[in-house]
Amino acid sequence: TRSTRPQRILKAVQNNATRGDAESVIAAIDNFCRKKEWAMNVGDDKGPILDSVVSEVSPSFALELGTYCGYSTIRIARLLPPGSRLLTLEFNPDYAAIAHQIIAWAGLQDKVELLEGPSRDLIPQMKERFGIKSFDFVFLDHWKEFYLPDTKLLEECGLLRKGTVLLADNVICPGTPKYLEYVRNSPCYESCYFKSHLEYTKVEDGLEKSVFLG
Ligand SMILES: Cc1ncnc2c1ncn2[C@@H]1O[C@H](/C=C/CNC(=O)c2cc(-c3ccc(F)cc3)cc(O)c2O)[C@@H](O)[C@H]1O
Ligand SMILES: [Mg+2]
Repeated sequence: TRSTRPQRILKAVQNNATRGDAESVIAAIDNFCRKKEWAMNVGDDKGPILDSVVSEVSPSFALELGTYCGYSTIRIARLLPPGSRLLTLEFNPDYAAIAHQIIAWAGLQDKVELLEGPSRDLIPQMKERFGIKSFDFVFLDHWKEFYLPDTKLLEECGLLRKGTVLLADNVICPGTPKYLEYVRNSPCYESCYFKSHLEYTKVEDGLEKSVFLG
């Protein structure tokens, strides 16, 4: 049977990237998605914005909602200081299986914990089961209608602290209007928009950075 797009992305990594070299894995995925087959990675236009926010926060505990093939997982993990942890949540087992292999190819498996399951089930387990006190950084890139409910869930579970940075992908395209309205109007957040482009296209998209004020 025909391969899946994530399987073709993994093959592009195995054929073009050097094991243990995260930069070469990022480049291999970007080249494949720009030249061969579009895929919903944060990409090489929004990616440097993600990098700059991660570097600025330098999180000890980071959370990613929506692993997909692990592209942004690698972008984040490669910048983390030693001893810090990135938890990434993915409910599609086929995507998770591919992401595990791509993260391992980049040599970043020791910094990343890929948790299989829906975010609404895993977020309430973070303190007890995963020993998380609070997150310093959260990257939202899963189904867009879950951005707002999962942000409220993180608040309710006491997983955000004064200064936690939320960074949301796709706030223009496909768009996350309910989430944007919330973080831009809530007195508990200080928000700003980083204008960019939808991955591998000229279409406008951007990232919204929101600091939790506690
Ligand atoms: C509650 C829950 N729990 C756990 N995992 C969850 C989860 N909800 C989803 N997931 C997982 O996360 C990824 C889903 C990502 C959704 N991303 C997008 O839909 C997306 C779409 C575009 C796009 C833009 C213009 C177009 F014309 C077409 C598509 C661009 C993007 O950057 C996107 O991120 C995927 O791996 C899914 O299994
Ligand atoms: Mg996205």
